[in-house]
Amino acid sequence: MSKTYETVIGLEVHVELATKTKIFCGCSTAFGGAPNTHTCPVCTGMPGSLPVLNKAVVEKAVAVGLATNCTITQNCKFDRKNYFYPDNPQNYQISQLYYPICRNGKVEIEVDGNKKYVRIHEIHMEEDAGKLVHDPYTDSSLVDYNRSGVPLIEIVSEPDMRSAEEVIAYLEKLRLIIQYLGASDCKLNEGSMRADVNLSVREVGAEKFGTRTEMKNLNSFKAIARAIENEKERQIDLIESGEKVIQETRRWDDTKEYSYAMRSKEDAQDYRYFPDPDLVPVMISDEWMEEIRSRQPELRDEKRIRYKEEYDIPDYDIDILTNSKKLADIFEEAIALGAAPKKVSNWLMVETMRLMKEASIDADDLKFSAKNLAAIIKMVDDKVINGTVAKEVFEKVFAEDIDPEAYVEEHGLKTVNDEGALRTVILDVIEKNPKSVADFKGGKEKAIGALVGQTMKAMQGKADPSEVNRILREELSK
Ligand SMILES: Nc1ncnc2c1ncn2[C@@H]1O[C@H](COP(=O)(O)OP(=O)(O)OP(=O)(O)O)[C@@H](O)[C@H]1O
Ligand SMILES: [Mg+2]
Ligand SMILES: [Mg+2]
Repeated sequence: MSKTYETVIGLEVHVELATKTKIFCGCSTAFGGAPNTHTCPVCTGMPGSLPVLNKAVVEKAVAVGLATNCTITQNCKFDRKNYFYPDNPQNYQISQLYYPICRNGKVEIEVDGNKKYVRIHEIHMEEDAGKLVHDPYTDSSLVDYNRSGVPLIEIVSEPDMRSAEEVIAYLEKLRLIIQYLGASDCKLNEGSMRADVNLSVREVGAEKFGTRTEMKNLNSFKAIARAIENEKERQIDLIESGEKVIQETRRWDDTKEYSYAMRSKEDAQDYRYFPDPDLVPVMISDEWMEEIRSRQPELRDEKRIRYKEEYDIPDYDIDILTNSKKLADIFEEAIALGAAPKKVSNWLMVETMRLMKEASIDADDLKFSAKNLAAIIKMVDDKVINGTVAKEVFEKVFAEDIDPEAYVEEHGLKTVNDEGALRTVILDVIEKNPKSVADFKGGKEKAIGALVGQTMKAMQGKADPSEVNRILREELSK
């Protein structure tokens, strides 16, 4: 009889914190500068240089810890993790082993209606390494230290997840919490959020965990799901054929859909961790912690409850709107500018989603301002433009965030509100379309649609369709 296996997964999630400067020096954290331009003696590990801790890093780490129900280590320290690699100019990484800043947290996830907690073992602060660029043409490797010293937090979960769905739900949860806090933009594809998947399998019912492997280079949720499936199968095959799973770090190749062994796993001892003598302990007073706590913004779960109470919109819409901080911000800002919640929600749920799909961009990458969306809604409310013109103008706002009022003015898109002029056009349409007129008069209610269409066309779209309808009926009943 074949055995059944359970997958056990724990994640190490690295998140780049959105601070202006690096963790231990004043260099910029901006992405994409010319190689080695955001560097100084500290982040290039020059002998004699001394690190100074960036306060904003501590505040952001504490904020994430509080939002994930962690206990904050009010007296925490930094340690050196020693290893040699060209992307690490000091030959050690400043990290936290003994006293990480946050411990014992948990977040709730939901998969197919089932809720459960994923416990967080710890969150620690550390510095990022530089970036190696391998050039196959010259067979050389170059190193860019711009990323060296960019602040990271590493969020280490307990091995509480049992499927790819739970892993993705957990990552989504973290992403939303951290984005709402403004602590990072958490983009897997740009590396501001990186998840290492630790996975083992065991027979269902077994008490002990199996040997884990750690997978790296997972740049999308899809890659994570594929890598988990693949690694689970690989480990089960090994066990079934009487072999052993080796504790090692593996690199996932998403195009080949295969992972290969990078190195056998080091133990903490191999890194010869020791307290960093260049940095003083970080003391987080009760007052400082309360100050950070009082600045915590409304998070997604709270937002969902409030939207439900305050706005008359479906749960489905609330889920989508709050699934991106960006979208929720636009929604709330447009309402604050006077637009009706239901109308704002409609524009976001229908037109915005359609255009996002067309341009294949995420909500986080939206460029238009709430102000310009609110202005379009107001113009429709005031009957300055009709719904069709509004959609056309919105496409421009979506793409370039143009000023819709100026655009409407410039392109002469205002609805003609001169009833006399409209009636003249309508009479002309009636005269030129005897068949539709006869159909309508003969009881074919639908025939009026053709006449409205003809009138709108003659007005170059710049009429209020409900007005056209009203006047048409009036004239046809004469
Ligand atoms: N048997 C197991 N099966 C699956 N996951 C496990 C198992 N044992 C531990 N884990 C998970 O592996 C991860 C270990 O991360 P941790 O940062 O503590 O150590 P590491 O990977 O050895 O260190 P490093 O930060 O140097 O990569 C945790 O998320 C933990 O939940
Ligand atoms: Mg690890
Ligand atoms: Mg780790």
